[in-house]
Amino acid sequence: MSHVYERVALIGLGLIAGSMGLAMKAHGLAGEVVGTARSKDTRDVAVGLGLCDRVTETAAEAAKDADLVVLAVPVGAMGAIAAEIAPHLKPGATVTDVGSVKKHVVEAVSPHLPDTVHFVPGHPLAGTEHSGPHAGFATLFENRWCLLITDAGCEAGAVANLRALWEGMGANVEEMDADHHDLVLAVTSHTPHLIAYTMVGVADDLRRVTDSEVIKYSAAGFRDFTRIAASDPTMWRDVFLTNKEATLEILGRFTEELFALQRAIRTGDGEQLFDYFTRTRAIRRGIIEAGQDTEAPDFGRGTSRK
Ligand SMILES: NC(=O)C1=CN([C@@H]2O[C@H](COP(=O)(O)OP(=O)(O)OC[C@H]3O[C@@H](n4cnc5c(N)ncnc54)[C@H](O)[C@@H]3O)[C@@H](O)[C@H]2O)C=CC1
Ligand SMILES: O=C(O)C(=O)Cc1ccc(O)cc1
Repeated sequence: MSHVYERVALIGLGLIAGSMGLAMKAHGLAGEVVGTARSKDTRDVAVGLGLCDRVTETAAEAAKDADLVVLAVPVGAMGAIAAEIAPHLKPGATVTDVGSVKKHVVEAVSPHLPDTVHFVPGHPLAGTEHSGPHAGFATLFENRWCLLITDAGCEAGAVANLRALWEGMGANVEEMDADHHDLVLAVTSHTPHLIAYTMVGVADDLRRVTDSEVIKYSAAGFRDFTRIAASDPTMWRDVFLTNKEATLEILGRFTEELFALQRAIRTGDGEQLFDYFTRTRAIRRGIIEAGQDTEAPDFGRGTSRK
């Protein structure tokens, strides 16, 4: 495939940027991939693993002359990076990000960017509980969704190129607005992560009582929770701080349902429990029939619905 961009700058060299670098190289999507990270260790590892062709010490240097700049840092750090690179961006360049929350990123990044560049926020619904440059792999985005945040003001050519890049890395692309994105992700990703963090925390408290039996005899359900709850603390702290409204809305509904089930257990209402579990089983079957499930409980397998 011919290059979609001559020069791509990856700001932050962790799981997502690393996977993008490897995927762009594997599919010949970029002429040159320049990377940057705060620590020299990360930069050295990134070059050693071939995540990018070369690294720079600062984000400003990496962004200079880039046709596409990808912000791949925790959501809470996006605004500061945008402010740092803004004066160095090439006119006509596209800036995108991969953050898990979109409204906050739009609000934090847009005010810093000059009118001469295009900002098209993005979010690949693909990841793992691992982080850092060693975690990246070239096939991460294959058959996964990537959501682009577009509105009437977006330049069609800039959106088309970014779409081509994600499709070239194997993703299925859809466009939506930031508010809708944040609500959907609060249901499908953010609240489930919080529930997993809570369940593992509860089990850890119990472990002190039962002297390690929780870990020793942990069944598959709990193990799945521990995988999710091993996700990066900085990244997830930022997700909850910045997608506050939607997460609190979904958590409110969740606790109402939980109380209803708690009452059914206390009152011995087997019919209510049975009906509830029958309904949720049908949802799971629907996901599998739509081809959107893998053995691992990760979200966002992007099989085309067409
Ligand atoms: N991990 C996942 O499964 C997914 C993550 N995302 C989003 O992608 C973005 C990057 O996540 P990962 O690649 O998983 O993270 P990571 O932890 O693997 O890499 C993050 C990179 O950002 C750098 N960084 C951290 N704080 C910084 C700061 N204050 N200033 C400058 N650089 C900083 C780190 O040194 C590292 O190079 C996040 O916004 C996250 O919400 C999106 C989809 C999936
Ligand atoms: O590892 C998992 O199960 C995930 O849910 C990965 C993930 C984490 C954060 C995102 O914004 C998108 C995907």
